Amino acid sequence: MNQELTSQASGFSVASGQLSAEGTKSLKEAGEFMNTHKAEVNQAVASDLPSYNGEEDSGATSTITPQPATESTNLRAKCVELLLRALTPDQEADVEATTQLSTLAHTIEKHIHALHSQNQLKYKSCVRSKLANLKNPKSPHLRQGLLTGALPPEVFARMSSKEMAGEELQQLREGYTAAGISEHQLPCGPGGMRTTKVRCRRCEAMDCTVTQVCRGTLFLPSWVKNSNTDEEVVTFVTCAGCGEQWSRVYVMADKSTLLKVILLGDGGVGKSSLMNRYVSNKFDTHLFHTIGVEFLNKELEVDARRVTLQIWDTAGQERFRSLRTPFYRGSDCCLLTFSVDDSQSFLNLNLWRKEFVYYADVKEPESFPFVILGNKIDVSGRQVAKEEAQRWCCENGGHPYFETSAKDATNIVEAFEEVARRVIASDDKQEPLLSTHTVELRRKSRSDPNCC
Ligand SMILES: Nc1nc2c(ncn2[C@@H]2O[C@H](COP(=O)(O)OP(=O)(O)OP(=O)(O)O)[C@@H](O)[C@H]2O)c(=O)[nH]1
Repeated sequence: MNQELTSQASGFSVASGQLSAEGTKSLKEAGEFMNTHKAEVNQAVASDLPSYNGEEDSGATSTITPQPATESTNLRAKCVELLLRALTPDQEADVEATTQLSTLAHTIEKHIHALHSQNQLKYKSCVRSKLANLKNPKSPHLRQGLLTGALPPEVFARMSSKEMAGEELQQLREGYTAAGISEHQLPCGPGGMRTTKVRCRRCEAMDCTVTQVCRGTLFLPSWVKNSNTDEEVVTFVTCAGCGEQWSRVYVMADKSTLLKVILLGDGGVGKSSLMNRYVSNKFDTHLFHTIGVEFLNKELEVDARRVTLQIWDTAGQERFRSLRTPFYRGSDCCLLTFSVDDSQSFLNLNLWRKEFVYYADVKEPESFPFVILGNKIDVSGRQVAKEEAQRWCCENGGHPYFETSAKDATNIVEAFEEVARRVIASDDKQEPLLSTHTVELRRKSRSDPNCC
């Protein structure tokens, strides 16, 4: 029934959601901020660096601009300095922190330089874009990611502006993209709409007529053979040049839903191992403690719904508390984890639950989907009985309980699929969107005796 589709490491969180009036306002504000800031950075770089002409690189050309060695060294030093300033918080940082930030700024610059060493305009443009995004109050995740290690400097150096945008801007962009697609696909007259946006699959001319019909309301052309009743809307295309005809099917509600799930529990109970086992089917006996947070994406199909689980693995050690808690917000499900051979990690479940509810700002904790995992059931010397854990789950909101082993892969898939089910059940995320999922229909041969 459940089929795993793909798994992939990914960038930062993109929650699903609808566009709002506030959202549109935010985009405007963000745009204004970026404009203001771009000018500021241009000014800073241009005034400090004589060799820098301040021109924006359009990316259309790739002019190689050889510079004298010292000039180039000065420019790079200046860029490191600007990056350091963008990374440094308002309050005074101690010496150790400043050294770390300085190393980080150097590393980022080194990666940017490696990418654009042959093109100074692109190099400057890339640094400018990084500075603007680091300083943008709507993208605090970049700085946090870099400081916690969740976002490696080399990845940051390669990120486009689109990828660097915060959750809110990404949502807006997705919304606009989706609206753009459906707008140009949907409207059409009875005789079909002439379009230059579709390329003929035979003669490759860009002059076709598009007609869209809903199954069941109109007769389908005789040359359409496929008659899958699940297909809600069919778009017929006829090439004005060669007469080739084909059709596309748009399936309703075929959008993969993004669900953010977060793994919490004491250090060493096996959170990272559970995530790695589920996403990559790997187990490592020598894992380092997590610092801050990390996440991986995994697509799966559960009860005929395609969902993407964005699994956030957090640092269980107390000293990393301030690094992990900012990432609790927006979680759709919380996996409270303990180790069955460590009774203290079980007793601490209450504290983890409280910490999550507080920092994630959960309004109704009673109905929030928690799933409890008792990990390391492969080890001998168990300290927490299964019944004891089940009792805790019953008394604390009737949460589902899974006994797992990341080492031998016991119950891992089952637990994460239950997570997806719980979230879907608790929050009906179904949106009847027109997706761009396309199915090719075959054309009947003219000699076919059944053809009308
Ligand atoms: N025997 C056994 N060992 C496990 C299992 N899961 C994890 N471990 C081991 O337990 C140790 C800690 O695992 P991690 O996955 O790093 O634990 P964590 O909860 O992510 O720890 P923090 O990052 O400090 O919060 C590692 O040595 C793992 O190999 C399991 O199911 N069985």
